[in-house]
Amino acid sequence: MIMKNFEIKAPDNSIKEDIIKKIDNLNKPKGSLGRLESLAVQICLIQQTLSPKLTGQCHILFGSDHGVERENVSVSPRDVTWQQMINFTRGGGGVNMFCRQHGFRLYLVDTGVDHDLTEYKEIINRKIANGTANFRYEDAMTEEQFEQAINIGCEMVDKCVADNGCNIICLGEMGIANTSPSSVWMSLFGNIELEECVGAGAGLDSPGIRHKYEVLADAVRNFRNRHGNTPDPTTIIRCFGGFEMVSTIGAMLRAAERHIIIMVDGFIMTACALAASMLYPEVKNYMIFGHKGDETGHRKMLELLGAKPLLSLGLRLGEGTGALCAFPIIDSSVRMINEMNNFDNANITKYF
Ligand SMILES: O=C(O)c1ccc[n+]([C@@H]2O[C@H](COP(=O)([O-])O)[C@@H](O)[C@H]2O)c1
Ligand SMILES: Cc1cc2nc[nH]c2cc1C
Repeated sequence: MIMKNFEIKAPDNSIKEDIIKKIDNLNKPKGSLGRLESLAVQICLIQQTLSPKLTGQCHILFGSDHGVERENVSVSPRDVTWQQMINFTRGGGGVNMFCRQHGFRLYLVDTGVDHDLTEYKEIINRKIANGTANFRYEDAMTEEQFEQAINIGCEMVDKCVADNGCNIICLGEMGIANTSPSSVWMSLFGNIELEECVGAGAGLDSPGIRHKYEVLADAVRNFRNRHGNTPDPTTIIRCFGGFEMVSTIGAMLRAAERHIIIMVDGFIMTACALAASMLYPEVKNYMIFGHKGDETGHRKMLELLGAKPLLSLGLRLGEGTGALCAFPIIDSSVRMINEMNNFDNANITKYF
């Protein structure tokens, strides 16, 4: 076993009836706030209260490079990873704008960017290596690197709590070529034809997608030759994942262990959610899926997880932006259960 154990249990359901009673007694026709109501139930269960709160919201963005980028599987060169990380330090990325809009504290973490970013004090330096190995031909990372990446995710969640009293965490990524490992995870974990899992990523055309598919199919064949046909989930995660993705899994597991709400973004973060749920199925109880994006396979992967994303805006940027966009909906569901009058104090005839 190369990973520590996490204590992740499903939230205690014994207060569920009282939560539903409270929501049904709010001054509205029963069920008329639809998805906000089921969201409120989930949040109340996570926090084990009928009066939930959102405190110290944080966004952690992990950045890393990928060896498989050398196979021309992305329309963008790997340099865009470090260039974007620097852009984020200047507040100019999509993620910065949404964090400002919704009051999220942003933590930028270099887990494996192929560039020296140490002069940027806004970037937390946890570089494991200058990118992963090329998973077409070899394991993306060693067991030690895998463990390191998981631990960085845990450390960052603990830091968010210690610094901000955070009880809701959003996760994002920056990593050119990271739709490739995401597609492989989806295919192997979901037992879905690889072809259905491979898409344009940051903007490949049809021949580019075909080439990406062929590279990934070859990578899976070579992986099976090295590790056999029934690898355990940890081996699948380690042999294809990026450092930013494995740190995200660590963060998800640690957040669930600490009963923190996890906001899940697009294709890559959903692949991490899927991988985390292969290790600890109960982690899903703590996840709110922000949106259904435009990357091929995202809808199907959400279905596989039984997830009901809040938004569908055709996004495919990553960075955590789609999850951040959904924050006002999460906020509304919490306000609903705390701030609306009920039939006992609103002077409205109770008709049910
Ligand atoms: O989150 C998504 O749904 C998403 C879909 C497509 C691309 N991305 C972003 O684009 C990069 C990965 O795309 P690619 O083509 O380089 O694999 C990476 O930095 C992601 O943040 C993100
Ligand atoms: C410009 C650019 C910005 C991104 N942000 C996340 N992934 C990205 C990929 C590209 C190419």
